[in-house]
Amino acid sequence: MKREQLRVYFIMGSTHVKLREPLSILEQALDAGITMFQFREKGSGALKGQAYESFARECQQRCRSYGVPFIVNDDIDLALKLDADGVHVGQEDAALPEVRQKMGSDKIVGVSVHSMHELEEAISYQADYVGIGPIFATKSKDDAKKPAGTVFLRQAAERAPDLPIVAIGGITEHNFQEPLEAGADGVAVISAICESGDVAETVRRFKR
Ligand SMILES: Cc1ncc(COP(=O)(O)OP(=O)(O)O)c(N)n1
Ligand SMILES: Cc1ncsc1CCOP(=O)(O)O
Ligand SMILES: [Mg+2]
Repeated sequence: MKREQLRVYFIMGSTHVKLREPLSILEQALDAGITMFQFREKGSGALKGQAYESFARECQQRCRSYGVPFIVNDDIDLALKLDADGVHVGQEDAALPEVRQKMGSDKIVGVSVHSMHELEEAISYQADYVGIGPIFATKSKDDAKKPAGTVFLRQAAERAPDLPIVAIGGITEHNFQEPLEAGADGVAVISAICESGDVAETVRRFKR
């Protein structure tokens, strides 16, 4: 993958958008230029079974028509079934060597890292990119760790200048410069886009 693809990485599931139509939000975000999309359908009220898979396919179709990579959060079986462009896994989700072996070398494998040890592991198991956060406080993940700021992000960018890095957690159009200045290639965002009154304009601001 190219590191530019992490520039504006939109993450969404039906639970993040409450009463709003998620596919319409995704279409507006794609049209405004998001560079990567992650399907993250989890938490209370998340779709299950056939509805879960159908919703994922609808999102994937839209991403395909814009040539934007479609990444599945956590669910490697779904990623394989849909022939998704990749998966994103956290430290507790699955062992990286197994994820890489199941996905194959051509697919994108992203992993969340919070320490130098986890970063070294991600490098040695050939993660395509790492997600670092939460940088700021977030309300989109119930079990999120404490906001960490940009200290570790900066150290990670110095240690692994060739590894694409995306910053996540509480990132808005007002604070995204800080993680970019610390060395992130882009920002991963849920609520700032899902809850925006003008999705297209918010995405454009992230792109500027
Ligand atoms: C790009 C990106 N970075 C980090 C995460 C968080 O992954 P994880 O820690 O596994 O938490 P969940 O999202 O699965 O709740 C992410 N999803 N994407
Ligand atoms: C999935 C995830 N992982 C760390 S913070 C977070 C939630 C990011 O959502 P928001 O952009 O709304 O803070
Ligand atoms: Mg996870």
